[in-house]
Amino acid sequence: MPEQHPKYLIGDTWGTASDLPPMAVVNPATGDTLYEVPCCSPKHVAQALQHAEAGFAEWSAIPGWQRAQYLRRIAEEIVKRREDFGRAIATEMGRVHAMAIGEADSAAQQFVWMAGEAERLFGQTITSRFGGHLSITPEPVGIVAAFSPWNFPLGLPARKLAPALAAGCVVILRPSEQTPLVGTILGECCQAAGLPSGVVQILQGDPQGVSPALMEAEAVRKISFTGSTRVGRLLMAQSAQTVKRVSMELGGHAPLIICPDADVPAAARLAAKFKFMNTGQICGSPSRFFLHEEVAEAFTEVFMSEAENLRIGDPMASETTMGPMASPAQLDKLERLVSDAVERGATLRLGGGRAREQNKGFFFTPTVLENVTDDAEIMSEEPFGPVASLTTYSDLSDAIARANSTQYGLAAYAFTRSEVVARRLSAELQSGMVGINNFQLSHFEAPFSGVKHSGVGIEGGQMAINEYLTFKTTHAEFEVPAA
Ligand SMILES: NC(=O)c1ccc[n+]([C@@H]2O[C@H](COP(=O)([O-])OP(=O)(O)OC[C@H]3O[C@@H](n4cnc5c(N)ncnc54)[C@H](O)[C@@H]3O)[C@@H](O)[C@H]2O)c1
Repeated sequence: MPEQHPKYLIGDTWGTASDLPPMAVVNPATGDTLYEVPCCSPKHVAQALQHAEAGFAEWSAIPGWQRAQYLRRIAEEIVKRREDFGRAIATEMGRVHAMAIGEADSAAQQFVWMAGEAERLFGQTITSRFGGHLSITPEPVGIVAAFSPWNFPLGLPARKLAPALAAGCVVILRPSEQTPLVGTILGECCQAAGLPSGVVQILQGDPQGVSPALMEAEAVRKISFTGSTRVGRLLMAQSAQTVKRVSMELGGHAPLIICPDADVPAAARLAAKFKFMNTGQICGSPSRFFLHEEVAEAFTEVFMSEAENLRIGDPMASETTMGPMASPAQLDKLERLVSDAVERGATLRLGGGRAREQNKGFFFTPTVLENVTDDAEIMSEEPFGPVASLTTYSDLSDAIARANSTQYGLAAYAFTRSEVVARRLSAELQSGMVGINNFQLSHFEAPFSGVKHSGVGIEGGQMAINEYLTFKTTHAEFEVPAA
């Protein structure tokens, strides 16, 4: 396979030419430049919109059950290219290679699952209380602009593309500038599946080159964004100008509550696995640990020993269990948050800085902070890295109140053997998703969504297709009723 470079896709033509300068794409494990990504500009947006309008006319006229066949073919193409995806994900953003390959498999499953929804996309006919019948017809919202981040550079675009295509929408996807080759390969899979021209287009590079033009365009009827709350707010405000529909999957700062009756060693082992997975760069990663004071030391001991056993290094090496951070800016932020927590009274039990032996790449050591005070910045600002902030509680009501005290509400976790306590936690934690005795919240068959400042709308599961549909009501009678 020849070495691949990132490209953009407009209509059915791949390109690299641009009036804007390209951006360097850096391997976070080495700090070396891999290649450059072409930066698309408003000119490319204008061309893509023309193709999208033609693509929408064709794609939306294809019945749902036939669109489903295309979705299944996209899934097959993704599986065929799983090695390419695995390598591109590992080298562009630093995920451990075995996990990167797993991302390809689960992205394929998103398309298979949504193919079923496309097949079952029916309207309704109901009797009107005024006489005659009401027909309620699902219609695709139109052209979608989708912006996806680098932390799951295949899985997150798949969560947008699959329901949008199932609904009959067309998509202009802007992958992260840090992971443009993953976006390129995804576009190639869509093309290989035989999608008509203009149904999936890929615009690359600096968001400032394309985002303002897409946001201003009247023809774009829906925005789907995954990323920080800061950028999400901005896009929501911009969407208001042309009254676009929005789906926003934004930041998280998940609490983990360990109850005194929990299986503490098992909870600590599982918590370490999920905390340091993807180097902590997961929106649903547990980041604020509320440990009951009776079990805090036992939990911390096991958690620390798991963290100490992580093998940091080259994501392509089979022995590596934790790769680098995706960008150097993340390292600066983590150092700032750790030193602020220590200044405010926390004890640094493990790590706390750059991994010096790996100093060319963007490596940060697995870090455990104990007795973190509620006023520490890290308790309100999402770390998005391999830092666990541990604190204790004695009263469950207090722990729940502290868990709910941030602007975020994406994921929350708790470990208890009591069904009564589990029900209470599920009801009282302000969060779109709750994991009781587990951390696995990302299922293609169930909604993935946040409350409060963590987002708007649903990705995943049966409901996700509705984010890309409007429901038209027609009241038709065969005779004009008497006035
Ligand atoms: N809720 C979820 O499902 C979910 C999933 C993954 C990541 N996230 C969140 O994403 C954040 C991590 O990513 P980040 O720090 O790179 O976030 P970010 O918001 O800075 O960037 C995310 C993506 O948006 C792009 N972007 C930036 N400005 C834009 C603009 N004006 N228009 C369009 N796109 C723009 C970036 O290029 C990047 O690809 C964290 O807050 C994390 O919690 C949320």
